Amino acid sequence: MLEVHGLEAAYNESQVLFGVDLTIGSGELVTLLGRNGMGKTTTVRCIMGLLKPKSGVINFAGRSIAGKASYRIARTGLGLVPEGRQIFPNLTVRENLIATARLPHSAGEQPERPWTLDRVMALFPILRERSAHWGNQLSGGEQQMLAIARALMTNPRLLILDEATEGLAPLIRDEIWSTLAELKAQGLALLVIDKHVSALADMADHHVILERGRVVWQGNSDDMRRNADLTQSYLGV
Ligand SMILES: Nc1ncnc2c1ncn2[C@@H]1O[C@H](COP(=O)(O)OP(=O)(O)OP(=O)(O)O)[C@@H](O)[C@H]1O
Repeated sequence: MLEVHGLEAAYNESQVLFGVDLTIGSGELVTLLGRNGMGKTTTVRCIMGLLKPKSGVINFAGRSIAGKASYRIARTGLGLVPEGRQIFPNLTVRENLIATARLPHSAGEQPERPWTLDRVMALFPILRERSAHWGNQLSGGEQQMLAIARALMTNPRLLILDEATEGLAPLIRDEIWSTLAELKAQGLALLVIDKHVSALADMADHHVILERGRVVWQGNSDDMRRNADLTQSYLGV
């Protein structure tokens, strides 16, 4: 579904990605791991068209999306829950959700059940309760749920979450994890960047570890659990 090969990227003269490879199959949950500043967000920005790659291949659903405008990439069925949530503070919950709503991509596979206001509110009942509240009146956890719900309203085929549980209390974090597991069970492909590796290990199909803009390890959860050194050296956990 998503194939990234030999991705290189730079901010002005400073190169930060040096040939990143990453593959996500249909309905898979893949994690992108690594300590701060290793290039995870930059990889996501290249995939989403927010930063033009220096070189490399990015194919989604069989088509090249490398260097395309972000709105066109979003239309192919890629949804992003960005770092820091970035919900609209001066819109209500309901308005935040409507602002990004988009019907499924006409040329692509049509999901059997598109995401609607009702369906995202059934997934996160708290958003129904808060639907008339302003974005900035929500707690951190509620804002995060809104950010996920808003991305779902674009009816993506692959959802990318960049640090979606950062700063959240453990109980809320668990709620987010079970929502992601439910989305995966419904067939959505997910690329998840997060520091809570052990929670992710239970549901991820594959992990990719970045170190200074290079993939230093890839494998499944069993391989990762067998390599305690790995998480120690590259993730510092
Ligand atoms: N806008 C920018 N301009 C210049 N350098 C940047 C910019 N954004 C990130 N960098 C640098 O690029 C490198 C990779 O950063 P990136 O944000 O991709 O890392 P990350 O793995 O997502 O870490 P974090 O968890 O801290 O976001 C870092 O050295 C960072 O300082």
